[in-house]
Parts: sequence; C-alpha cells; structure tokens
Amino acid sequence: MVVFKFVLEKKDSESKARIGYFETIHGRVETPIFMPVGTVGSVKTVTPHELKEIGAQIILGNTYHLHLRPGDDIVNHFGGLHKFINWDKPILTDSGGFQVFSLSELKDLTEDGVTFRSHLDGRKIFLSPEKSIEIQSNLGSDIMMVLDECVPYPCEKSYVERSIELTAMWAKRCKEAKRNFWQALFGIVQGGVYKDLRKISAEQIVEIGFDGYALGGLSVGEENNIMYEITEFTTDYLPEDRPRYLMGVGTPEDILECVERGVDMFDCVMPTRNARNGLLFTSYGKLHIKRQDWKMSDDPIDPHCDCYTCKNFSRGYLRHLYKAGEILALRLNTIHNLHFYISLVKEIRNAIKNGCFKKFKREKLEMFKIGGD
Ligand SMILES: C=CCOC(=O)Nc1nc2cc3[nH]c(NC)nc3cc2c(=O)[nH]1
Ligand SMILES: [Zn+2]
Repeated sequence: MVVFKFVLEKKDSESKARIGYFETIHGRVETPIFMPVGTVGSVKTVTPHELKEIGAQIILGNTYHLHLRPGDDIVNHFGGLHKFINWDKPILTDSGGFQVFSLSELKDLTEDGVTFRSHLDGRKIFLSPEKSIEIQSNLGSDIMMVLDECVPYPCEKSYVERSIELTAMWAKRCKEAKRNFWQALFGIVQGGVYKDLRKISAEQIVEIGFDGYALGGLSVGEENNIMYEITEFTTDYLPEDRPRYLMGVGTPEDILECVERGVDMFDCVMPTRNARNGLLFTSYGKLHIKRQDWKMSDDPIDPHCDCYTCKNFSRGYLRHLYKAGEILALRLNTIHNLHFYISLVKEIRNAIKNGCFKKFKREKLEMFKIGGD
C-alpha cells in the first residue's frame, strides 16, 4: 500500500522549476518547500503553534542528536516524535550520517557502518544503515533519509569514487531494513564535485528506487557556482515524478537559483541561526539589528512583511531587546526570519504557477542587492 505520493502539478516553461505536492499520513506539503530545522525536537525558540502561524508545513528532526539525547527509545515511549513535540504535520528526519562526520570525532568507518564517540559524553556509538532506519522508525518520521557518506570539499577523486559505492550499498541496505509502510525513504546522491561520479551515483540510487532523491555532499564549503553547476547537472538524472531535496541549502539567493535548476525541497539552519545572531532577512537584503542606525527607528524590520514581529515591533525596540540579551529578541527575530523564508518559497510557487518565475527571480535578486542595512 503506497502512502507517500508526489504529484508534479506544473513545469516552468523557461526553466527546470516545478510546482507540486506530496501527501503523507500527517498531511500534504506543497513544493517548492522550505523546511525549518528542529534539531533536537524543537525549532529553536519558537512553539509548534507559532510555526503553524508562520506557515511551516514540515519540519526536520536530527537522528544523531535525538539518538544521543533523549534517546529514540524514549521518544518512541511517548508515541514517536510527532506526539513528543506536539507537531501533527509532516516531519523529515536525517539519517545521522552528516552529523557524525561533522560533529563527532570519527572512530572508524567500515562497510558495515561507522563507529564514533558522542560529542556529549564521549560514549562509543555504532551507526549502520540498519541502525539508522531503526532509529528513524522509532522516531516515526514521515520521511526517512538513507545513511550516506558525505565527503568533504575538496576531496580526492579516488576517494569519492570508492565513497559512492559505499553510499549505494548503504542505500540498498536502508531500503531492505525499512519496516513501516507509511514512512517514505529518500535516497541520497553523492559524487563530490565530479560530474561523471555524480552521474554514476544518481544512476545507482535511482536504480535502487526511492520515494524521493536528495543531493548530498553540497553546501559543504564549495563556491556557490560549483554548487549550482552540480545541482543543474545532477537533477537531469533524477526522475521528474519524484521530489528532489537539496540538503543544507541555503541563502534566499541559493533557493531561487536551485529551484530554477529543478530542486523542490530545502532545509537550512540559516534563518534560525542568523536570527539568534541578530542578522535578519528583508526584501532588500540583510539587516544587522544591533547597528546604531536602528536605535531610533520606528520602522518594522521589513515594510513588506506581515509577520507577527513586523506587525507589532519597531527596529528600535528589537535592537534594544537584542542588546539587552533578552530571550524575546531571539524569538521575535526567529519568527521574522522563518516567515521570510516560508513566504519566499510561497511566492516562488505562485510565480511558477503564473508562468513568471524567471522574471520574479530576476526582480527578487535585484531587490536583495539594494542592501537592508
Ligand atoms: C536532513 C538531512 C538528511 O541528510 C542525511 O541524512 N545525510 C546528509 N545530510 C547532509 C546535510 C548537509 N548540510 C549541508 N550544508 C549545511 N550539506 C549537507 C550534506 C548532507 C549530506 O551529504 N548527507
Ligand atoms: Zn517580519
């Protein structure tokens, strides 16, 4: 019985941009979509209710973090992540691979899996394709990700060549380990910045067959134009009737550029992390709320924004809160930045629907350059 289903509604006539939606047992998600990151079971500083008010349709949970704390068994005891965090819309969980490679000091990587030490208490932990699927099954996410190896940038081609074989073997084992029919499983294409290896990896992963396909190994320090080029190249080898997910991307500009190149799903900590550092996104570019310029400003962050923060508070007050180290500053900034990202992809969906995406993208990029500060 198929539960997860992606429907491609319209393809842009001037680019590879598309609009569509996918159904899960926790509801429908329209694409292109931006997914707020809720690493340890919370999108930092905001409540599920506020997320819904902002228009969030799906959020991310991190397998590595939740396995370490509180433990996926504990989450399962509470009926899974949806119940535990009281979020009844779709949740996507990562496989844990990326966090292991980026957070913990790696013990060793073998064909069977990866052994590492917890960054919390140094405890030795083993993660295999089967273990990752077991954890994600305990969490009860609507979309699970396969365990992959995200190679660093730059990376020797000979290493990447071997790595994509491991990633393909692990992807197969993840698919075989899947138990709950209602959980979707996405494959991940690797291959570094080498187009020939990207093609091989895409063909291997598509051959195994998944509910959706992610482009891994990007936004790991490579220049933007390389990320765009690899994205452009790789989406041609992915089925049109499946969602494409570009992990860890990105700035508003990145999202516009990669929607144009055929990507449907994005996640990034930028809106939430920058908010906590006082860096706010506006229609005219970025704004640093702590600047002296805003001390006496009665303007909202963004005159075009109708979020709770922009409707109720001035830059002067937000600057004051931030300088005073008030927790409310983090919350109001996060509400605005998430609303900015979610509204941007909503406008993108409308522009594709109305057949004016290229014009919309050109105008947006021009406005971002004006400069918020
Ligand atoms: C939700 C994620 C599901 O992905 C996985 O389970 N594995 C995986 N995650 C990544 C995350 C990334 N973030 C960035 N930049 C901020 N680049 C990334 C690359 C990968 C990757 O190659 N693999
Ligand atoms: Zn706002």
